[in-house]
Amino acid sequence: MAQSAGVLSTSQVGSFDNKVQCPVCRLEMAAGQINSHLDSCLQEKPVGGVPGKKRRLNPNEKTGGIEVNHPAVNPLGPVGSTFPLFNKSRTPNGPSECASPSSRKQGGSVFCAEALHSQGDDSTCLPQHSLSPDAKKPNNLSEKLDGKPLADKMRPTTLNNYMGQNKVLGENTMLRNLLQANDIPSIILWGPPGCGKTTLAHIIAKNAQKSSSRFVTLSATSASTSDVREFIKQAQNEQRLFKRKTILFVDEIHRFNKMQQDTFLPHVECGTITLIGATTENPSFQVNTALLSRCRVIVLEKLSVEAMETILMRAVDSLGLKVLKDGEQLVGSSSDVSETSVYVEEKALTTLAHLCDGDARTGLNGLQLSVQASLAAEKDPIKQGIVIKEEHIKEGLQRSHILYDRAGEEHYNCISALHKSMRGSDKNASLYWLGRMLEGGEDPLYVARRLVRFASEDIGLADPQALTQAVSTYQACHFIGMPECDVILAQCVMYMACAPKSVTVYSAYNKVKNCLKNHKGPLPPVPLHLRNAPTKLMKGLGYGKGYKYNPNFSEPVEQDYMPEEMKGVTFV
Ligand SMILES: Nc1ncnc2c1ncn2[C@@H]1O[C@H](COP(=O)(O)OP(=O)(O)OP(=O)(O)O)[C@@H](O)[C@H]1O
Repeated sequence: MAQSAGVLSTSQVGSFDNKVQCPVCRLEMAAGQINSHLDSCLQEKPVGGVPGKKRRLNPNEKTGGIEVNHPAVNPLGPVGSTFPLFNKSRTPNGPSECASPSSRKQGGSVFCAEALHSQGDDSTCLPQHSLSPDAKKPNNLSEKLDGKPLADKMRPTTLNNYMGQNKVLGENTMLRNLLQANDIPSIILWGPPGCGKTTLAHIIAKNAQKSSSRFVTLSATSASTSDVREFIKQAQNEQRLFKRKTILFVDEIHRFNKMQQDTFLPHVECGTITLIGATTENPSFQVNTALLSRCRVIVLEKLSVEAMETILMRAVDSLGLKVLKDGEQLVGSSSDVSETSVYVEEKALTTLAHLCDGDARTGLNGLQLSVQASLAAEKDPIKQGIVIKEEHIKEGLQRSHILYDRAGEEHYNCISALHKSMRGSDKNASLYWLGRMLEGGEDPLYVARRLVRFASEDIGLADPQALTQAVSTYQACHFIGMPECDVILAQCVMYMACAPKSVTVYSAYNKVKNCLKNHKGPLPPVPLHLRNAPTKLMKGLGYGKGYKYNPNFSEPVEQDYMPEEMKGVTFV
C-alpha cells in the first residue's frame, strides 16, 4: 500500500511496543497505531488555513519567542507547521507579523509556525517593497525606502554578499568549510552590534533548509524557561520521529539566566539541538562555562571601512541611486535629469563608512534616513535632481557616532586601555581613551573612582599627592557633573600619566593577601605583648605584657611584631 503524506515508516517510528507522541495532536499511543492515527489527525487539522498558500515569516522579527523555519522537504509535508507548539492563534498585529491561526502567543513569547519562504538570495526578508528581483518591483525610490528598515531589506542570505569577517569566514577557514559542508557545530557568535551575527545565523538557516534541518529562533529577551523546555521537547520529537536535526538560534543569549542556559546543556551535548547563540557581551562572563565548553566561540569584529563601503554600494545599487565621483558636478536641467535621478556623493559614502564605526545597521539606516530627508526637503526633484552630500549623511547620523556600550564589553575595554595608557605614561593615549568614554556617555564618577584606585595602585608612594588629586577629582565631578567635569577628569588623567610610578605598596599588599590565602591550618594568634589590655582580667591573662612603648626609648627598640611562626617573613 502506498504511504500517504503523513505516514511514517516503521523504521521511523521504532518498535511497535514503543510509545510515541503524535506530532499533530500530541496524543501518546503505541508506535503501531501512529500511521493510521496521523492520517485521520491530518484530515481533521488542516494546516494554517488556505492549503498550499505559503505565508511569509519575517526572519528578522524580534517579537520574542520562537520562530520556526520548516524546510521545504518536511517528510510530513504541512504537518510540521501544525505541531501543537505552533498552532494556537494570536491577535494579528499587522501585515508583517505572524497572524495566522498557526501562530500563537504563549507566556509572553510569540510562536510562529509558517515556513520561511525559500527564495533566492536577498529576498528572505523583503515582504512588501522588496528589493528582490522576484518580488513585485517598487517603481520609485520612496516606495523602495518604505516599510522595513533598509538594513533589514539588505540582509544578505548567502556568503557571497556577506562582507568582511575574513578571519573567521575567509577562504579555507574552518567555519566556511563547515558551512559549505552543511555541518554546523554549536557556536556562539560574539561581536559588536551590527557586525553580522544575526545575518550569519540566517545564512546558516538557509543552508539548513537544504539539508532539511529545522531552524528555530528563540529570543532570549522574552522566552521563558518553560518555552525553552517545550522547544526542547519538540526538537526531541523531530529527532525521534523524523530523524531531523534542529538548529536553534538564540539571539542575545547572554540574557538567558543560568537555569535557562542549563536547560540546553544535555541536548547540545547529545546533539538533539545545534545551538547558535549571538551575543554582544563577552561570553566568558555571560555564558555558562559548561555551555561554553560545548560550543565554539566565533569572534566577529567591527566591519572594516572597506567592507562597509561595499555594503553601502550594494544598497546604493539596489535603491537605484547614482554615485557622483569626487569633483564631479551635477549639471542638470529638466531635460537630462529624470524622476529617479538621485545622486549620492562618493565622499558622502566614504564618510558614512567611517562614521558608522563598523556597524552595518547604523550605516545602512543612516543612508536611508539621509535619502528620505533629502527627498522630503527637495521641492522639485524632477527639475533639479537630488544630490545627497556629506552634510546630509552627518545629519542622518546625528547622534554621537561613538558607539559605546556603558554596561558591556566596551566599557571594560576602554577603562582598561585608559588605565594601561596612564601606567605607560602616555599622555595622549590616556586623554584619547578618556574622551572615548566620556563622549560615549560614560558616567564621570565611574572614571573618577578608577582614577582613585590608579593613584594608589600604580603611583603609590612615588607621589602620594596623586591620591589626593584623584579624590579631589571625584569630589569635583560630583559637584559639577557632565559636561563641565570633563576637563577636571582630563587634568587628573594628565597628572596620573605624568606622575612617577611605583607599585611597591600594591605588590607588597598582594603578597600579604596571597600569604593569608595559602596559609595552611589555623592562623597564628596575635602575640600577647601586642594585645591591648583594657581590663584587669586581660592584664591577668598576660595581654600587653612585655610590650615596649617605642616613644619611651631613645635607642632603636628590639621587638617582634610578627606572629612567632611568621618570624622573618617579609612582603616589601
Ligand atoms: N557582514 C555583513 N555583510 C553584509 N551586510 C551586513 C553584514 N553584517 C551586517 N550587515 C547588515 O547589517 C544589518 C544588521 O546586521 P545583523 O542584524 O546581522 O547584526 P548583529 O551583529 O546581529 O547586531 P545586533 O547584535 O545589534 O543584533 C543586516 O541586516 C545587514 O543588512
